[in-house]
Order: sequence, then C-alpha cells, then structure tokens
Amino acid sequence: MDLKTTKASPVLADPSAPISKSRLGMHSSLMPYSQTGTSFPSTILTIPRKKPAKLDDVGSNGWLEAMKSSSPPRKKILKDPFAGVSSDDGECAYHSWKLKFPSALFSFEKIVDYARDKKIVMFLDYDGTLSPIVDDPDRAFMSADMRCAVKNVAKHFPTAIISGRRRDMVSELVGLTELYYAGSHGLDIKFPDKEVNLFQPAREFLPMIDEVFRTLVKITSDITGALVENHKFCASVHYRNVDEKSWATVAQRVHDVLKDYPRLRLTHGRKVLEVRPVIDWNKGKAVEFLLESMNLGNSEEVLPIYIGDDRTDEDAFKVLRQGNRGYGILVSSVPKESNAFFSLKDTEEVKKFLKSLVRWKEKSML
Ligand SMILES: O=P(O)(O)OC[C@H]1O[C@H](O[C@H]2O[C@H](CO)[C@@H](O)[C@H](O)[C@H]2O)[C@H](O)[C@@H](O)[C@@H]1O
Repeated sequence: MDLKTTKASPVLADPSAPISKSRLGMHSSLMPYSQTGTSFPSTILTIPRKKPAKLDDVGSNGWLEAMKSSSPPRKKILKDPFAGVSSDDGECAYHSWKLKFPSALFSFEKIVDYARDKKIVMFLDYDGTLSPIVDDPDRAFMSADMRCAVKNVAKHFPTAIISGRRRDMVSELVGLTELYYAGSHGLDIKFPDKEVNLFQPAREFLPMIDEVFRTLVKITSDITGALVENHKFCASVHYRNVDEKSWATVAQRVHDVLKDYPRLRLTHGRKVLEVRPVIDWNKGKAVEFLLESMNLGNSEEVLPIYIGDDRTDEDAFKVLRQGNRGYGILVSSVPKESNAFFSLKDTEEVKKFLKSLVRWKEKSML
C-alpha cells in the first residue's frame, strides 16, 4: 500500500468504536424519505483469504438473470430490483418512481438550501454519468460542455471522479488535472496535480489481474462482440455487442476462469462483467477515504454529493445514506431500486445540475 499524502489514515484503529451523531454529520431534515442505519462503515481494509462460495453454473447463481437485466431497454418487464420495472406504461412507472427518488433538478432549491452553510464535496462517476453509454467503450467521450461544467464545479468544490475504468484512462478522458481520480472502482486513487501520490490498496493483485485478463481475452476470442478491458486492478468483460444467445457462453467461460481464482470476485455493471479482487474496498470506501484525506470526513459542515448510474455506485450511495452524511443522486431513465436520495434522467440533466450548482455558488459569493 502506498499512501503518501494524507494526514488522516483511512485505517481506523477500532472499527467497532461507537460513532457519535455529530461525527456522522446527521441531517435528517432534508431526507426525501425515511432513513435507516446510522453506523459508519469503517474504512479498515481487510484482505480475506477465505475461498468465496461459488456455484457451478451461471444459470443457478443468477449471473444470467443479472446480465439480462443490466442496462435495460425502457420497454421491457424486468424482475431484477436494480434493473427496474419498466413496461409499456414505462412513463407512468417512471413518474411514480420519481416520488421516491425526486429529481435533483426539481429539488435543487431544497438541496442548496441545506448546503448553504456547508462545504460541498462532489463525487462523479464517469460512464453513464458524465458520458452517455455507447457501444464502444473506447468511444465514450464526454462533451466539451460537460468538461467545462465539471471544471467550473471543481473551481468551487473539491471534486473527484470515481470510475470502474483504469485511472489513467478515465483521467485522460476527463482531461482535468485539478480533480481527484479513483480508478478501478476506487482501488487506484490519485490526488490532484501530484504525480506520485497514490493510494493503491490492492497492489499485490496486479500480476493476478494481468494474468486473468490475458486468460479472459483468450477464452472469449471466438465470441463475436465480446471485449475484455484491463483496468489494472480489475478486468471488464463486455457483452453489450454479443448476441444475447451467446451471453450464457460468456458467463460460463468467465465463471470457469474464476474458479481458479478464489481471491477474485465478480460484480455486474451495465452489460459488463467486472472481475475484482476480494478485498473490502469499493467506491463507497473510496469516498470515505477521499473525505478523510481532504480532512473533511468528520464534520457536519460537509455535504458530499455523489452522482452515478451503476450498481457499483450503490456502494457509495450506501455510505452516504448509512451515515446520513450526504446525497446520492442516481442517473437513470428507468425505475431502479437504489440507495440514492435523488435522481437525474441522463447525462444532460447531470450537466444541468452541475451548472446550476456553479451558478448558485457564484451568486452566493456576490
Ligand atoms: O464506473 P464507471 O465510470 O461508470 O465505469 C463502469 C464501466 O464503464 C465502461 O463500460 C460502460 O460504458 C461503456 C461505454 O459507454 C459501455 O459500452 C459499456 O456497456 C458499459 O458497461 C467501461 O468500459 C467499463 O470497463 C467500466 O467498468
């Protein structure tokens, strides 16, 4: 582990110690609906050696179901709670869903009213949040206008990009050196404008990920449309461009490879299978770590806002919700179960929200 910049260590000495309400920065008054859970998840890092439970075929362990429901088309009945319940009357379902997850644009006054005496810290996912979902992951570019919006946000609030992509790739796509970057689902963190200051809690997994990446490339090479990306601390197997009839083959082959790697696990993203180290670290832990590193982890005066569209963003939403510490905003145009508080429909609405925040801040400074 290489940790050079932070004053506060992310590793808590006693994760079971009680945490006071003031430390949590409780602010239930603005919650759109009732909150549960007040315990602060510790940022302590553990690397379990235990073999995770695995089932023998992808049909029986829900992989296929999860694959079918990821990134769902609007007009489809879906059972997965993370996938939504859209149907032919999808519009209607979407509107009633928004009663539970109100639009962050519609609730903007409420949000900034609450933020008035607080320091906002902005966390942004990349794919599906800053750049629209496209078929080719290499062509997921954010618009110049979005870049400008993020740049302006970062002038006023500490801003971090938290992505499943490898850090150097996402930082190149965003192209703003003044931001914090957490790549590989938070496993590779870099502070702004500093070349060497990194936090990489899964360094020991590098050779293993590299090896598994090569194997995944090999075993999917005959599946038309399959694409494997090496994200340094994790690997992604894309099936967005694979004929649905072959999804079971993709799943089974990835599953078979993972049998030989008990220290790796699989998570589901949007038409992507993500192979990650079995360590107690995720986007939520990265958010906690970054707040601590900024010396902003322990205050009622801080309001973290996290915007993301994916299941992996749920870990971050959960952290903000469990501690009632800040706001998760889910980007989705279909109803989905989520730990977020608010919603935005798409990247255009994300941009509007960011611009509104900048306008509000600049006005408040006059
Ligand atoms: O955490 P994120 O920044 O949201 O990254 C998650 C994954 O994003 C990318 O894949 C997704 O976007 C692609 C481009 O729009 C799309 O083709 C793909 O189907 C989506 O899953 C990235 O390529 C993955 O490696 C990331 O894990």
